[in-house]
Amino acid sequence: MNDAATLLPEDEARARILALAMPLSAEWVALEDGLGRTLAEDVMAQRTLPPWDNSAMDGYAVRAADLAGALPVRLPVLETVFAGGAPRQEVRPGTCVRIMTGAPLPSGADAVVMRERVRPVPDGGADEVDVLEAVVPGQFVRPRGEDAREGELLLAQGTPLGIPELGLLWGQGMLSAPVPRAPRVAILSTGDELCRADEAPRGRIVDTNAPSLALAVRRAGGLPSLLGIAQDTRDSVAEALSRAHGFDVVLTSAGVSVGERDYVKEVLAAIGVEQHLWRVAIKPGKPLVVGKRGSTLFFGLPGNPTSSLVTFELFVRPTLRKLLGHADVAPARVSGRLEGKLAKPPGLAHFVRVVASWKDGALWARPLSTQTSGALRSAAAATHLLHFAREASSLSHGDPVELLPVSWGA
Ligand SMILES: Nc1nc2c(c(=O)[nH]1)N[C@H]1C(S)=C(S)[C@@H](COP(=O)(O)OP(=O)(O)OC[C@H]3O[C@@H](n4cnc5c(N)ncnc54)[C@H](O)[C@@H]3O)O[C@H]1N2
Ligand code: MOO
Repeated sequence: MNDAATLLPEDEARARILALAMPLSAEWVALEDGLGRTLAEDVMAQRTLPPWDNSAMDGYAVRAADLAGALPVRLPVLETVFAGGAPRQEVRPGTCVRIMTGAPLPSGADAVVMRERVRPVPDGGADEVDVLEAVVPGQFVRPRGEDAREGELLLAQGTPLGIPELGLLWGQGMLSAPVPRAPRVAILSTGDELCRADEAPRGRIVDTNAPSLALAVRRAGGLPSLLGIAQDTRDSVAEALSRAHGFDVVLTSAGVSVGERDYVKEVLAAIGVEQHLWRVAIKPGKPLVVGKRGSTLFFGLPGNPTSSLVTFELFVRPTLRKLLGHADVAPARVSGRLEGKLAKPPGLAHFVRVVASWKDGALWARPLSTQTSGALRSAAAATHLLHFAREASSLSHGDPVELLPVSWGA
């Protein structure tokens, strides 16, 4: 590829695109809808949690110092405290309290002995136990304020809301949280050869990119809207894009290469979109074009179905995640080893569709037999994209490789 030297490297292209995107304005969402969002503001704790020191085990609340000498130590049991109950007695030296997991620790006690480390004293009538094991102060005690302290920072702005984070917010009695709103994403297909899946083809092929990209957008946390199919004329593409108002991101597919009816770049320029990049040193996905008008980002994705999915993974998904307030947005990469051999000319980084599975202590990546960009079959079944570096030309069996998990799978 003689023009390869002028193409942008993949990481530089992503850095350039991400520099154009800032987290969107905040909205409040119910916590049950907050999974995968990020906090738009710091959240301070209103409640201390747990509210009191409490037991981490079913057992006996003791004074650790009582067990420092010869074992076993016989202790009278003053009472039993259950989770949801309250201790009435203080654990004085030489006594203990039977306690259940989650019950408040009685005053005087500083540790808990598991009930398995205690032997009941037979008969005698009195409630007594022989403690078989010493404990250190604090053992099996869950300290007050371990999860949250009133008036202190609970979760910082930008924190991604996973299930435990949402649990911490619910624990405060919160029902909703401020998060950057979800990006609105318009999707336009271009091409005279395209029809909708519910139309008679009459010599055309079905537009699979638009519904596929809509699913990818939704999975990435965006709100997709389909703008339909534009014909391969300047007017048709311009008319369709004129309907793309009020969106944070506009995705088009096809018409970005050097074909005689590839009008997308030209129309984007004509409607005032400033072009920030065109063509990246990758395969699939080389003809990607990215621009911005006002606060709206435009991605002209290549038409080949797999190229549009790969460019979505490498560039669009990270952008949507940044708009959603995530800091860590670059595609994840894990280490693996190549099963088989690969060769290519230097110049473009190849993202090879592979099936990776764990074997003998490593993630082994087996390239799929079809690697064309025009066929969706080449993306089906792939678990990862293997990054075959730009300047490399061969990889041998067992070579260490960098693998990007794909987010398009089942
Ligand atoms: N002379 C050159 N030709 C091409 C180059 C090049 O550098 N020099 N690059 C090739 C690469 S790489 C790609 S990728 C394609 C991308 O071209 P476009 O983005 O302009 O896309 P089209 O040519 O219009 O379509 C490509 C292919 O994809 C099918 N397609 C398009 N839209 C859809 C859709 N919505 N759903 C399903 N399939 C779709 C279309 O029918 C074509 O088969 O250009 C190479 N050419
Ligand atoms: O780069 Mo194109 O996206 O190979 O098919």
